[in-house]
Amino acid sequence: MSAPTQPSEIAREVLRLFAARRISPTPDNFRSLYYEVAGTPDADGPFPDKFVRVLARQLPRDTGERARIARQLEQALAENNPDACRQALAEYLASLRIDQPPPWNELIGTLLRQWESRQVGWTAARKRESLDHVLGANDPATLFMRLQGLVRSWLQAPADPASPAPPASVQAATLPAADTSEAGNNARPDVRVLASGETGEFLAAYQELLQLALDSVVPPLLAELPDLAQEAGKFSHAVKTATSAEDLRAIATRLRKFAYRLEMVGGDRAEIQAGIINLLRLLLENIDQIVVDDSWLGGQIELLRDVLGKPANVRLIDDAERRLRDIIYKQSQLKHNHSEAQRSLKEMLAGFVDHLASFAESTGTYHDRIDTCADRISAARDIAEIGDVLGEVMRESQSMREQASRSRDELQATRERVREAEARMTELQQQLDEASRLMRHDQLTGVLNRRGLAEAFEKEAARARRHGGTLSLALLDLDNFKQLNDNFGHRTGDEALVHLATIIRKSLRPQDTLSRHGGEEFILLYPDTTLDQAQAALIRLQRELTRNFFLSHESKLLITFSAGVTEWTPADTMDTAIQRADEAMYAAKQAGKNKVIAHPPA
Ligand SMILES: Nc1nc2c(ncn2[C@@H]2O[C@H](COP(=O)(O)OP(=O)(O)OP(=O)(O)O)[C@@H](O)[C@H]2O)c(=O)[nH]1
Repeated sequence: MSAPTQPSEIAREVLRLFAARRISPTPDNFRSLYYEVAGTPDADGPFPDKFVRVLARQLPRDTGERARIARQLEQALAENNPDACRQALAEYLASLRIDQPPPWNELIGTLLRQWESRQVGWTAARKRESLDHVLGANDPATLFMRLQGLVRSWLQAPADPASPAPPASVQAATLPAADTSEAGNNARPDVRVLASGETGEFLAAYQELLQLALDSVVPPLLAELPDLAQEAGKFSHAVKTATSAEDLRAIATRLRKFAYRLEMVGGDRAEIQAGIINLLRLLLENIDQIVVDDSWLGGQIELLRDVLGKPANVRLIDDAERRLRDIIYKQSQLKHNHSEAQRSLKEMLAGFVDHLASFAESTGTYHDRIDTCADRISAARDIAEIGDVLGEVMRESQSMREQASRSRDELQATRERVREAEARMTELQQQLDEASRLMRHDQLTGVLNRRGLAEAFEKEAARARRHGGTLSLALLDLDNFKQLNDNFGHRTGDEALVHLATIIRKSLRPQDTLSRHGGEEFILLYPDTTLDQAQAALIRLQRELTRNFFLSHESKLLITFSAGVTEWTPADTMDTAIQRADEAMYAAKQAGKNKVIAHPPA
């Protein structure tokens, strides 16, 4: 008989062998029999979890990113999830990748060529001076970056027509000594232009350009440095009032020094920024110890660590700020709620205990007195004596009754206070719910909520408007989510939403934004992305989701989504763009689900 090839046939044969060989039906035995019957080698073998466990303990956690992945690995091991273990190990390996060294040979080649060429505005002395300054960088990465910037500015400067570059050997010999002096340094380009017959026109254009840079380009960069901004203003004024090339040359000398100061300030700022990010990281490393036990807060902190682990850019800083604000807000609300609840409980308990004590004391005294009376009655010799004792019993009972009724009133008042405390607690809970609503992040998935999306959209639309860039918006809706909820329960439905959000987040670029629009709908913003590119990104996302099954109670569930995508135009509000994406998403559902449909703006 030929070996079975269909999985169902193989499985049937495996079951038969279990019985025939009396082998215990463990997953490992099933696996090895399966490959034996199929006649193919077991490529993976059983998952070496013991080995991975030892490895996980020894993995260096020298960066926030690696510490995070090592935690993920431990979690996957604890959940006995080989797929997640493999993924965490792959991520860890990726984090060890050593960046390629920058292409120094190319850069030095271009630098030499450009050094020998002549560009308008770049005398040899000026080039040397700039190079000296750049060589002051104190680490190779900065040196590479600055050198690249310098060579780029030479490349971008127009070639000097009046002075074709001589061969290198000649040029080295003919570099005029005067060039190294300040006067020679500045004189060359202007003198040539003055002699060219187009002096007036060139000077006017040069002046205009310089002024434009000083009035429009420099001030926004110096918003926090009013002294330097003021100096730029003075330069602009000097350029405006300059009447000759001589005037401009004098300004150029001062302007060069000013440019160096700007460069130094830029370097300082970069250092300050790196310092602040390090401080934030340190804060986050320790914040776990002080926050109350709240899984949402834990998730937010984890995400924030993630954000700070990536190279800083303005969008990531925005995101970090939003998350930190939410953490602080919720933490303060929870703390307030806690201490209020504690105070009310303490008061109630103290009152109750006092009350019980005094009640017990008074009933104890009453019983003692009644006992004494009983003794006196049994010892009484005549009716008159009994009458006295009975009178005392009546008085004691009357006083006990009064005390009991007082106690009842006090108990009622205590109950009233408990009721008020309860109402206050409910009110606090509502305030906390309101606080959650006011936050920018969805409590279940940790991605932005509608409020967060509205803020992000405003910023992205403003950026696109400013730079004339593109911005695409997509609306995603999980397919057959009701069925998933009905078959596996609401909690599994929630876990599917978290899974989807996690996969999407992993596949996004740092500048993209993900938000939960409600229920099983998500909205994505793709800055600097055309409609076609966004559609392609969504299709890649669909594939990613097919590769990463959603695991629920040991079973792998395939979840899919339908999406509509559109491109924002300056005439759009967030709602009009969402409406277009929604229409396209609806069309995707109609077309059979698990599809992405684009809806270009009219
Ligand atoms: N578990 C869970 N379910 C939710 C949540 N929000 C909405 N739902 C459920 O999502 C389901 C959405 O159902 P439908 O709108 O009929 O959509 P669907 O079943 O995905 O069908 P199609 O969109 O046509 O593919 C409803 O059963 C809601 O109760 C949530 O936060 N968690």
